[in-house]
Amino acid sequence: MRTIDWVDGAVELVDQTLLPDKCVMLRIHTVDQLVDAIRRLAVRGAPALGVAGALGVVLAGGDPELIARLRAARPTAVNLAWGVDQVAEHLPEGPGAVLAAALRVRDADIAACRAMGERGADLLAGDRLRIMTVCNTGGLAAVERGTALGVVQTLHERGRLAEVLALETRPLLQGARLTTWELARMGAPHRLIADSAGPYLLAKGEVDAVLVGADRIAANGDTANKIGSYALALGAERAGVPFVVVAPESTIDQNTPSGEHIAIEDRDEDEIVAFRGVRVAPEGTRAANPAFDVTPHDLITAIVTDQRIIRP
Ligand SMILES: CSC[C@H]1O[C@H](OP(=O)(O)O)[C@H](O)[C@@H]1O
Repeated sequence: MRTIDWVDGAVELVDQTLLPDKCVMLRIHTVDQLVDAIRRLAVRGAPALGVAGALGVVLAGGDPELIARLRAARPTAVNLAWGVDQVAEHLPEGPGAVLAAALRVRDADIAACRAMGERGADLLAGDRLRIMTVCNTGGLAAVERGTALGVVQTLHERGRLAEVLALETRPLLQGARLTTWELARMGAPHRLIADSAGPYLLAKGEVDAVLVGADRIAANGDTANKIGSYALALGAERAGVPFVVVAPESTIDQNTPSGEHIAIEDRDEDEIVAFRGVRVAPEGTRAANPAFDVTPHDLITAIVTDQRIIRP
């Protein structure tokens, strides 16, 4: 199953807000529909956003205002703007060249995720590995297989995976809803944990490596990723456990010198005080909802890309 693709003249994507209860494909015909899907995380995950940006330029038909709106749909993952730019530069060559460029971005993502899976599995030592993850970094965050969870899938395929400890990842529960769904489909052993249990289980020696994705990697290796990643990095360092970022080269942003320059998306307060319309806090409760945090490069053991291993 591909998370996002170009099918019969439209963008087709899995509506991830409905998982794990329903697997529904959306057919997207306009940039406004795609921007809405991006903003409500029907499509999400840095590599998937890169492909969405690329395919969105095909839908935009050269309209610069639509392209600008698409490029700015979510601020933190550099991949969205990167995907748009990769394709927009072909606009003067006509619609056929634009579509061909967008499909190249899609195909490159598929190849990159497979390469990261192999490189990441080769990097990790041990035959019965216990892996901790946050958010969702499987095929749902890309076109196929994904980044950090793509490494997990490769380890599982090689018979080297003992267990995945997946953080539920409040407030939108990408871990509870999406990562568990993907791990169950691949038959990988796993348990779901509360976000705040992550550092404790690291301290107890129950984890051999932490594998996370990335939304933007600054030039000095500081990495923005789902909120909660920084806490895991602190816990991993204290426990002497490798903290490994898995991301395609397109996530590295040489134009952003360091982590403090990365724009962190602040999402609606109502995502914190309720879930799917069920309130968990009293009426009128205010909330802070940063969707990402930044892990300083000195807490990162390695960055695995589709082309290399980087030691920040
Ligand atoms: C494979 S990187 C996916 C990356 O994107 C997620 O954020 P969101 O679900 O808000 O798009 C999270 O940061 C993951 O690490």
